Amino acid sequence: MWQLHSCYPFGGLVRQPIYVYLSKEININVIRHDGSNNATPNLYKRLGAGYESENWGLATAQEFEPVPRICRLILAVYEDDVRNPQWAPEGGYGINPDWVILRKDYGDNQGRVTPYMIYLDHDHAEIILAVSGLNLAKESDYVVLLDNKLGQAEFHGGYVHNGLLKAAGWVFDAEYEVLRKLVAENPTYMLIFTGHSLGAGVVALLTMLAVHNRDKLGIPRNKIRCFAIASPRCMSLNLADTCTLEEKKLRDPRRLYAPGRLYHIVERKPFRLGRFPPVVRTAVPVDGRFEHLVLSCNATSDHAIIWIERESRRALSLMRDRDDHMEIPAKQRMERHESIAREHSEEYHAALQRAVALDIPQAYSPSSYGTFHEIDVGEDSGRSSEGSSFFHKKRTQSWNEFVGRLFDVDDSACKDWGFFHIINHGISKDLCSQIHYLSKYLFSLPSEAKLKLGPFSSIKSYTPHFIASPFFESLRINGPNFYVSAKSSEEILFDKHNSRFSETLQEYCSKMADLSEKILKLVLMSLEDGFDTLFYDSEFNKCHGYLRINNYSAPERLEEDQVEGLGMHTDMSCITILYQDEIGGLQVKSHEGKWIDINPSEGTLVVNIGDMMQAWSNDKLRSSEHRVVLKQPLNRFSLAFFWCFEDEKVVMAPDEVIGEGNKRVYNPFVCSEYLKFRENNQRGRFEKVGYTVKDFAGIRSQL
Ligand SMILES: O=C(O)CCC(=O)C(=O)O
Ligand SMILES: [Fe+2]
Repeated sequence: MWQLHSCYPFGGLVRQPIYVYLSKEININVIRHDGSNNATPNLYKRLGAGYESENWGLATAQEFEPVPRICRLILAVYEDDVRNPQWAPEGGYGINPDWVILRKDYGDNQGRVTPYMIYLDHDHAEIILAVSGLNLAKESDYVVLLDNKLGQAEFHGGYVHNGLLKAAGWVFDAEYEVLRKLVAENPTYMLIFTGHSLGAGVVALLTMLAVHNRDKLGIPRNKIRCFAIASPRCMSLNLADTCTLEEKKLRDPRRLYAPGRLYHIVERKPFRLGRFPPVVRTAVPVDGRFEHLVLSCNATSDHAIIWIERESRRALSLMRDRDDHMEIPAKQRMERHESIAREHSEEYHAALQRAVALDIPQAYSPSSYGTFHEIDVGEDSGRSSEGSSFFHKKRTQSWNEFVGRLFDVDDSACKDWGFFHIINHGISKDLCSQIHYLSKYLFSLPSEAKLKLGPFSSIKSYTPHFIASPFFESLRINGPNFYVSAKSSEEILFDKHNSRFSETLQEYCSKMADLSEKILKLVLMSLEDGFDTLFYDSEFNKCHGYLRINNYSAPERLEEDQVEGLGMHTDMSCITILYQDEIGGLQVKSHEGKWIDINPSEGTLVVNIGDMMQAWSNDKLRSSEHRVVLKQPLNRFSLAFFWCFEDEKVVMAPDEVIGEGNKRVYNPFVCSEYLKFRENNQRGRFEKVGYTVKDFAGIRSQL
């Protein structure tokens, strides 16, 4: 029932090891590694993560940069007066006392939660709420930590630690108004929740509360982040998405885990005396959901924040040295980042496979969050400025800066053509090839099998030949839970359970969803600086995606020199992201009515503007007519990911978008009404042209 832990004191104020009893469900994650500490071996085994990080990828300096400074901020919470510090680590806290907004101690918090501080970091454009760790001398802290039974507290479809949730709720209620004011005054700043030990558990749940109550804070989801340093297990797997899996217990959905991407600070050389240079290993969560939200930093030989601060600082400086050495040849640097991205993706895949293999209940919740390796690849690609006039002037905020580096887009592409290419998008060739391979098998099944998903079935995910064209068939995977959608088709199609299909599609679609959000913001920026911040959250935050896997069978005879594989149409989406294989055949119609080839190019995705953006932008963006022609007797394959408004969305161009002196050219309309209009018109069905958004809601066409 109880487990003896060896822990260093919390907050780093007492330097001798002491022992503390913790319940099984709320283990503080003290994950030892490399044999550098010989205490409590059973604990590590039981946690199932003791030696796991050996195979994890190396963290990059860029992603790990905030950890040491954030640790210092947590340490500062222990100071009664930061102007006269008593416990400052080497080099000080690195904070400006004038930027401390408030500090609440045990008295202020009535023992409901450990002391915390709100700090406005103008240097890093961050609003930070930092919660200190468990104080061994405070009974009230134990009350918080021990207040949990298996399955006691449910939260948004999962389970969380009851005492920590209550503590998080207390902080949220006490501070959301302060935070909202800070957010309103500093709209470009990130909102960061951080804490150590018990405080890490509190902030992990506080982050979830903040995300679910964004309206109270007035902040978009992607501006909220959490660093949970040495977090206790505080949420069930479907919420936590940890890779530290306790395999035997995975089947119990009530069991709690430490959330998010994990960083282990590892001392490299085992069984030696003295300290060795630390390295940081990292692992992505199973689902990727919390990757932008919760980081979990597990120190390996010691739980104390003072140790984590020091070792993370040392590790960061080593990483930077390593990067500097590698900086000279840009190619090598890129390769290194690519290999890190690959390692991360392999490890992500392995974690996903493990979760699926073990059939974890609810392990496949929708994922619209991104992954770090995509950021890594993009950020260091060096493609940011040259040749892209679009982004030169627009890098005002750090987020914009990051997305700006991801893509090579020209705004005239959106406005004049409605089509553009993106590179550097983080979708690996390997992932597309896997889907291609699995799809080949799927489409090679006999028609009777595929028609079990056809227009007359209950699921209706398969469009057979002769509906859009004699050569075209497709399978649709719906969001937001792509895994479930793919699985329901897969279960009908394949006799044997084949989770690889759904897994791979889930991975692709969640990456696509993430990419769509980023691209949409870029498209808004292309309309005008600041439109992304002004409109994304209010207008586009309920967008959802679906994937269509398109298979074009090879025409047997090419009577003319080409046949139409998919007729001329516009997409009904806001934007579409298209992967096409090497066969070619996609064409877009120019203003002059000429068909222009959009040739495939390896590593490139095609993005096109859909009808909804054309209407929403009052024709500033163009939803171009396009089609697919088959010029060779070869099979063709493509993946079209459509990012769409929610059905009930009223599509109406904002006045700022229309611009002074310009006329509104569309009547406001409800999204689902337009979809119905297209569905119900024979010529508009399956996205054939004829009845477009102009015919439906265009003001001029009604005159
Ligand atoms: O297959 C292609 O390249 C294009 C497909 C497309 O336009 C669509 O699915 O809407
Ligand atoms: Fe299309």
